[in-house]
Amino acid sequence: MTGPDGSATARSATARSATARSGTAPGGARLDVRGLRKVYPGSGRSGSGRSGSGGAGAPVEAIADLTFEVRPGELVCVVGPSGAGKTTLLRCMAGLLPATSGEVVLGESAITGPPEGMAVVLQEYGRSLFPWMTVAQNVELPLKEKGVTRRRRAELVRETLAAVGLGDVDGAYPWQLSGGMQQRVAIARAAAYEPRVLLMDEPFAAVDAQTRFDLEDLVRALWKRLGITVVFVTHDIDEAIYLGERVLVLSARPTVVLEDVAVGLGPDRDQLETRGTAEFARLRTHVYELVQQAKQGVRSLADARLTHTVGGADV
Ligand SMILES: Nc1ncnc2c1ncn2[C@@H]1O[C@H](COP(=O)(O)OP(=O)(O)OP(=O)(O)O)[C@@H](O)[C@H]1O
Repeated sequence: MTGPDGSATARSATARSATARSGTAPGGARLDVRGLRKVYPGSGRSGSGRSGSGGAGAPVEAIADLTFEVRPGELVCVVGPSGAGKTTLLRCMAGLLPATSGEVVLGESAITGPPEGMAVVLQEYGRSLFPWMTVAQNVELPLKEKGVTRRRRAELVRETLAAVGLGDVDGAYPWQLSGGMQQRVAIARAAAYEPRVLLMDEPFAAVDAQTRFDLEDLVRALWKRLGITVVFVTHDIDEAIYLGERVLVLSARPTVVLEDVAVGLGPDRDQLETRGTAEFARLRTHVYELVQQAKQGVRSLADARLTHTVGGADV
């Protein structure tokens, strides 16, 4: 998440739980985005390099109208042009940013602040880990705030660090680790918390390509093992297709959903085999064309809501 309050608020999103569900598999929760609109009042960040941000002082309409659902236990990726409003959407879903209108509903409850049972992983791992705490202490911290017993905390820290391949560096400090390892710590911290929903905002943008592949496989493995709901924002079309069960393609700002693309690649994915299939190539071409259209200002013609599919050739 790119906002100035990203790391602190994200940690509080993982930490603000009054209910410990220690020892139970979390399972996923349903997320409903209903008629979401977000207008930033005031400064339009002129000179930020983002297209059409408006002049200083002008309101910025980031999200025009988004309606979609993420079913319990689904892994949905979100792509769109730079500045489309992807981070804004994720921040609204995380309860870190109030909507101008519309709502995001988690299970049965409208989100009005960082909700219980939600974890957020950001691009800037360097900012989201505490440098004066060891790897194990970083993973354990939200569990303490959640009220998990000491014994269960130790189990969760051990299990999740082993699951992300960091079982042998639990006593190291984040600054002693590579970028990819630090991002693994952030993922372990989110997984140890046993969230029902995991939101990820371009989490692998700052790591090298090989590490990125490993981390993608890690996310899919954790997602399968925990059965949680995952929403994953990325710039990378291939990554979105490789990871997702669905890919939501957003228009340019003010954003609407151009298309909700089903990914029929099956549950078991392999970096070489899956990316080499004809279906992967077809999806890549389709999503690429949609993003190109989005950059050119193409939007849904009638009702831009997710339930209405707008194919490239029809626009
Ligand atoms: N706090 C803010 N105040 C005013 N405008 C903002 C603010 N945050 C974002 N914006 C604007 O809202 C629009 C959407 O920004 P957002 O960061 O959500 O897009 P994004 O799709 O995540 O971009 P990127 O892919 O480049 O990270 C942009 O025009 C941006 O300049």
